[in-house]
Amino acid sequence: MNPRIKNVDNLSFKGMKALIRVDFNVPLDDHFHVTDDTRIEAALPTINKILNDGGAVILMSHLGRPKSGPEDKFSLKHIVLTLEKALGKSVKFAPDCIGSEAKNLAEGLKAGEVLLLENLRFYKEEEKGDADFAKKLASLGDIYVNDAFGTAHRAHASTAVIAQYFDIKVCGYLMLSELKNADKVLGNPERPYTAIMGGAKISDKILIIERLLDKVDNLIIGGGMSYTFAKAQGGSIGDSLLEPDKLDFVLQLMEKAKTKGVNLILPVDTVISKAFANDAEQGLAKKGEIPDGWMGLDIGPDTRKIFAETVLKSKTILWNGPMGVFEMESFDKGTKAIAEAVAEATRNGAYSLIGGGDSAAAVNKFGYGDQVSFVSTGGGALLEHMEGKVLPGVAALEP
Ligand SMILES: Nc1ncnc2c1ncn2[C@@H]1O[C@H](COP(=O)(O)OP(=O)(O)O)[C@@H](O)[C@H]1O
Ligand SMILES: O=C(OP(=O)(O)O)[C@H](O)COP(=O)(O)O
Repeated sequence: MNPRIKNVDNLSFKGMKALIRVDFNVPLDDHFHVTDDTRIEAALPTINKILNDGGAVILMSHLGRPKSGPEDKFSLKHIVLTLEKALGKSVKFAPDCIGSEAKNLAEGLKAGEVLLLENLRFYKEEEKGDADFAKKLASLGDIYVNDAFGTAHRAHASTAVIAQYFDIKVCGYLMLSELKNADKVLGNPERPYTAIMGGAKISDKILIIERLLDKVDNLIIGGGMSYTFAKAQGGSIGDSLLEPDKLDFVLQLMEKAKTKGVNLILPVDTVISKAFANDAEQGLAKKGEIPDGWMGLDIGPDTRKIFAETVLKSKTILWNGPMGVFEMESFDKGTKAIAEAVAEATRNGAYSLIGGGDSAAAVNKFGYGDQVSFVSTGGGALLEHMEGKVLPGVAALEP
């Protein structure tokens, strides 16, 4: 990170109102209860530092992807209770992120108090990076803090454009810690360095996979994306996930891995199912031998062993994307086995970084969250940072 960028630790917030961009884009259930509060907990160090300094805090975030204006299911009012519990104090809520009510609430805010603004994306100006909208938001606080690592890859009004309206703009503890941990893998990682890629879509992760070939010793591919590899090699994959327009790409990738001396490790067997359901008829198939009418929903037992052996020999591990449909018990064994292996490798001295909403949820679900080196709150943001792209949310903090 640019050493000229300041962080919250460099300042005293006494008597100041800090406007903090956080990423409270958290999952909610059908009753609008927060089902994973990781991103809220992760923002606490910055909020508490400012409150303890004698400052006041105004929090702004997006939630989901509302299409046209306010929608109750995307209201940040649903997270107030979780935030209050996490902070151990009451939180004021502004039902509109700009306008007279937000302005009055912000002006009346006393030292030690917290105000949460309604979803920024209820205004299309947020994603458009509209300067007037950013200016209105900026008028609410004295100092701008960006702690929204998960949204740092977006050049939106509240993440990037807004910074120009502040003399003092700093990054928060979460942002700082995310960037530091990512740099351990980006810089000069201890070898062997193994990347584990999984999840549903190759297209989302093409750039990072290509880039990783310049960096890693081992590249493990599991999850839904592995079936496109099996198909490209001439196998039968039944109704498994397939990205037909990526068949050429994966063949090129396999060639490239060979040229660069990267050990590309693909599944040798797969758990198959008649339907995308926990209780559907199930079986096992060898790689590329999935019968018609069946789909691959997890890596098989031989693959679990092969993948785990490589992980256990690694000194640096980057993991993004589950090995199967871990949300269903019948197809969670692959992801669980990898989580276990990553935790064991970490105990043996390896550095392990887990990124991606679903990967983080999986690691936490299986109880390994505190047994790996770092679980990132970013998905796309972490991958873009790893690809070497400049994150607009970070660049905007440069003096
Ligand atoms: N074989 C598979 N078939 C269908 N979906 C899969 C398969 N393996 C993994 N998935 C799904 O991929 C999703 C996660 O993918 P992704 O969003 O890329 O991960 P992350 O959020 O960690 O980056 C999970 O919901 C999981 O159920
Ligand atoms: O959850 C997020 O990203 P992620 O799904 O890549 O982890 C961030 O809050 C960014 O949300 P967005 O992808 O709607 O801009």
